[in-house]
Formats: sequence, structure tokens, C-alpha cells
Amino acid sequence: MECKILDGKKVASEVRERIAVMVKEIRESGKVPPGLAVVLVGDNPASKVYVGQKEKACKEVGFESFLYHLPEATTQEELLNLVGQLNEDPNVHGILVQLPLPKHLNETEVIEAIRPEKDVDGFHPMNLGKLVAGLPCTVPCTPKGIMHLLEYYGIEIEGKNAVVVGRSNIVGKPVAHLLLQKNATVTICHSRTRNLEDITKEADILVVAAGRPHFITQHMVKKGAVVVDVGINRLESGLVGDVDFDGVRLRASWITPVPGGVGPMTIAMLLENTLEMYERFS
Ligand SMILES: Nc1nc(=O)c2c([nH]1)NC[C@@H]1CN(c3ccc(C(=O)N[C@@H](CCC(=O)O)C(=O)O)cc3)C=[N+]21
Repeated sequence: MECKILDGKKVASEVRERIAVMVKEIRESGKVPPGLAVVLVGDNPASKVYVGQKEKACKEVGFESFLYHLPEATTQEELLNLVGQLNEDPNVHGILVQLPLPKHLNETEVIEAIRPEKDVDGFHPMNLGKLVAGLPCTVPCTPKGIMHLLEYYGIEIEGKNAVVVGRSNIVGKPVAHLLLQKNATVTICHSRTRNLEDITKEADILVVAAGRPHFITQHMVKKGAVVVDVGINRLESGLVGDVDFDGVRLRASWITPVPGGVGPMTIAMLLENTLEMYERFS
């Protein structure tokens, strides 16, 4: 059986086109356009690349983007002041503070300072709590993008064994809850999990956000599984995921490539979340 590609690049571009049409109508009616504020502290080269991508995506669909690039030496108080100011800014509908922050800053406190109604990442505890409770909330971009991709390709979730490798607050935990809401039987694995391959081999749907290149190999995957690779690892040989794509594609029925899988969906969902917040706000 041939393994098929979950083409995040293609699906993301369709989402972006749809958003661009809606923003065009908003602008033509003379209303204030949706605005996203991106806060970057310091000069982490990877973060600068991501932030550049986000700005470009905003411009392409017609959003306003407000970039705040603060020096590495920014204090917690200065950052909290900026967040407070953006919370009050009527032209800003979504606020994204690029993570990770420099080590001297308290990430949790910064995220909690963002008004939940403007928390475009869905990282605020209020949004995470609502997600777990199954209430309407802002869903974090990467988990939302994964669910969108599975839905687009008609992947059935109900009753399936879903295994999530990774338990971060931004990917592992929220995606596990979204799969649970769709009636999958969900297992979360992490660095202390014993006999990982015994668990991953039972997965009908395997979501990998482990942060280790080529972590999931062919012998860890069930025949016919759907494999979603959230990993972004920059090696000298180029960008690779957490899944050994060439091996695993020999067993899987569907797989996301890296690049061109989950990454572009994350950006598309960031735009979708911004538009949703705009519509709720105005
Ligand atoms: N507050 C916050 N929100 C985030 O959403 C956030 C963050 N902080 N910190 C860093 C991570 C990482 N992240 C990615 C987004 C898009 C791609 C993406 O588009 N990747 C392309 C490849 C792009 C390339 O070549 O680097 C792809 O997979 O095809 C990757 C990674 C968002 N993050």
C-alpha cells in the first residue's frame, strides 16, 4: 500500500486564500483590519526567522502586523508594560509573544499578562483550561493545524488509538485533548515512558512532538498508521522532523513531511485565530 502525504503546504495555502478574501471584504467596507502584534525579545536566529515568516503571512492576507523587537536586556517589567499597552490597543486583536524568551524573563507571568481574548496562541491558562473542559476557546495553532489537516484528508478519529509523543503545554497536551474530544483513545508518552515502541506500535494515529531528530523509526510504527511529525530540527543536512520519514513511509498509510507538513499549518492557524479574535471583538 502506497503511503500518502498530508500536504500541509497545500492545505495551509487554501486557508490563507480564504482568509485573504474575507480581509479584502473587511477593508473594502472601510472597517479597521485585523491586527496581530508580535513581540520578539533578543536575537535568537531561529526566532527571527519564525517572526519574519509570521509578518509575511500577515501582510499576504491583508492583516496589519505590529512587530515589537525588544533588546535581549529587556526587563520583566518592561515586557509586562508592553503587553499591558497591547491589551488596551484597539488596533491589536491578537498578541503573540515569541517563545522561548531569554532565560532571565518569566514566561509564565508574561503569558498570564496577555488578555485571554487577545491570546492568539491559546497559551493562557484560561484558554488551556477551557480547552480541557471542552468549552469554546482559542485553540493553540499547532494542535489546531494538526486537527485541520486530519479533517481535510478525511482521517477518521473516533475509536482509534491515538498516541502523542511529547507532553508540552503548547503541542502535546492540547493535541491529546483535541483527539480525545473526537473520541480517540489517547495515550501520552514522554521522556520517562518505558518501552515506548510497544506503545507507538499500537497507534492508529501517531503524533510526534519529541524534539529529537529521527526519533521515530520504521519498527516503532504500526502498518497503516497515520503519522504526524511536529518536529523541526535544523541539522547540517537540512531541516528534518522527529520521524525517520524515508523508513516510516514504508509502513504508514499517511504521513506529514518536514518541511511542508505541520509548520505551514501552524502559520495558517495563527491567521485564522487572529481573524476569529477580530470577529469576536468588533
Ligand atoms: N509564541 C509562539 N508561538 C508559536 O507558534 C511559536 C513560538 N512561539 N515559538 C517557536 C515555535 C515554532 N513555530 C513554527 C511555525 C512555523 C514553522 C514552519 O512554517 N515551518 C516550515 C519550515 C520553515 C523553515 O524552513 O524553517 C515547514 O515546516 O515547512 C515552524 C515552526 C511556531 N512557534
